[in-house]
Amino acid sequence: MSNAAVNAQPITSKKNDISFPSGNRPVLQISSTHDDKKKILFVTSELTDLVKTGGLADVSAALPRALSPLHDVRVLIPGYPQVLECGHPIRLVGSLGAQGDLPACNIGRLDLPDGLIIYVLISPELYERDGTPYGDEHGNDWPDNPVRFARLGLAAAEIAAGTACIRWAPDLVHAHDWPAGLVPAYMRWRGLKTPSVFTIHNLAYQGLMSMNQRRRLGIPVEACHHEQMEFYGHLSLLKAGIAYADHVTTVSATYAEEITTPEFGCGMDGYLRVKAEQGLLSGILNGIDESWDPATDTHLIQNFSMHDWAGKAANARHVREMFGLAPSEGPLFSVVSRLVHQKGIDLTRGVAQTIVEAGGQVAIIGRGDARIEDDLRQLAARYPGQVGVHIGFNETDARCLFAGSDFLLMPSRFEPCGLSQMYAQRFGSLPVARRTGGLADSIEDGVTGFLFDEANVESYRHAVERALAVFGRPQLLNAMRCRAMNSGFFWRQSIAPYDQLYRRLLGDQQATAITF
Ligand SMILES: Nc1ncnc2c1ncn2[C@@H]1O[C@H](COP(=O)(O)OP(=O)(O)O[C@H]2O[C@H](CO)[C@@H](O)[C@H](O)[C@H]2O)[C@@H](O)[C@H]1O
Repeated sequence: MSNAAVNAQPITSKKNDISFPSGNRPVLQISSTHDDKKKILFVTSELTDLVKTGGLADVSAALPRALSPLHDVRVLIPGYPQVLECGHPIRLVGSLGAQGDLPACNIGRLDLPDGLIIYVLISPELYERDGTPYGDEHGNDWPDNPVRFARLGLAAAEIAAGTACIRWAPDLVHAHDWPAGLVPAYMRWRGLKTPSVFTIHNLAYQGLMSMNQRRRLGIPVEACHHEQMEFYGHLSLLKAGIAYADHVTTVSATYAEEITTPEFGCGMDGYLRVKAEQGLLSGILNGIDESWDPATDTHLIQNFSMHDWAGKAANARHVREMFGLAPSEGPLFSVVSRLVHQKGIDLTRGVAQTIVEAGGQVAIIGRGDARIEDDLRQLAARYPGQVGVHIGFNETDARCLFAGSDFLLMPSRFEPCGLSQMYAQRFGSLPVARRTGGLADSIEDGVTGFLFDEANVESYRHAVERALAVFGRPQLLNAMRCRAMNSGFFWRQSIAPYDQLYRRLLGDQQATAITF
């Protein structure tokens, strides 16, 4: 394996300008940083600052920052065009040789303005193409995803082993979701002692690939067993993460329990049950970052705070204009969502009539499955001026929707944590949501939102009717808004469990028992 040593040298972030200086010796500092900070490497396929398809990006961006007072957390991400062309300089700091079918690649370092350090895995042939991190603009997965994400996993293991010449090696590696599932696996197969944590953000995306990929990715034959990463005749990157990490977390306590049952376990419930019985699976609720403050958010048409309902109404007027809705004093419901089966958008179509007949309106923003997008366009056509749909996504419009709406509709069939309901509460929009996963853990029924039990229109409609009734009682509505805005699911409340987990895995005597 080539370990060409490099000296950190500024270069531009434009694709074709990346040069790779060589000829210097690597200087690896394995020792711990000052104080009691541990060096933690996050491995992820999305980061809100650079590239985002959903909630994973938000967590990947917010959690390292929230942990930064306690630990030196850095992030490894593939060098997609959105990363390379983000406008911040990237310095080449390391290189990795080819291994089997995994090509040689470089490692760049990108320092975000607030100091978050990102290592960028640079491989034009694997990552520099138009589309999402996972596929083309038509939603087709890239056929070489096994190689793309195996390369990411192996790169992380090489960084952990100190063989990537980047002058930094983590004490612990924290890998996120199936794209980083091979991180703990390669670490184990290489005999590394560095502990690893694997977080499941969504068990439904399992990173399945054919058994034929085994050799080219350097996967040992003994790993192709149902106690490791074999899953019904395939290899699963997600299962690899679960199998080989020293500890597995997911993003809420309720989802951690749910995934050990056949209803939510996506075929892995038995395997996860064993992990849970061994004390190797736990749930830590996500948080939101401090930028979610309606009093200061610059995306909003007008800032507001508790009791300043006129400020909130100004955002509602703006949303109505943006979505082509008729001026109205009635309740405004919003949907801010990836448009996939999980999110129960079909159920929302089923309650639209109830909302419109009660004088309510619905504004929907999101993108995803083409069929769901078409269904929503039809819904808007059926209720002109009452239902507005924007297929697409941008942060400003999403924040205005949270700020302008009275209620957020989130009838998810399952929801590992969910962030939209936390954002909505912070902006005084009461979630109407299914009692599942993180929704159950972050919404107090009748206090900060409305929960329903069954994933069907009838159960959902009943919750919508309760919301409509509260809208008719302004005092109660405003009291609920205040409670929701005060819920405060900030990351600072979630970092203690991560800190305890890291320290326990690192054998820190001071780590207290994990209490989540
Ligand atoms: N079409 C779109 N394109 C881009 N961004 C969009 C979008 N639609 C919504 N978003 C944004 O993505 C985030 C949505 O995050 P969620 O946690 O609600 O769901 P998601 O299913 O993506 O995340 C998964 O991972 C997170 C993080 O752990 C878990 O909370 C969640 O339950 C799990 O399903 C919000 O910031 C929202 O504004």
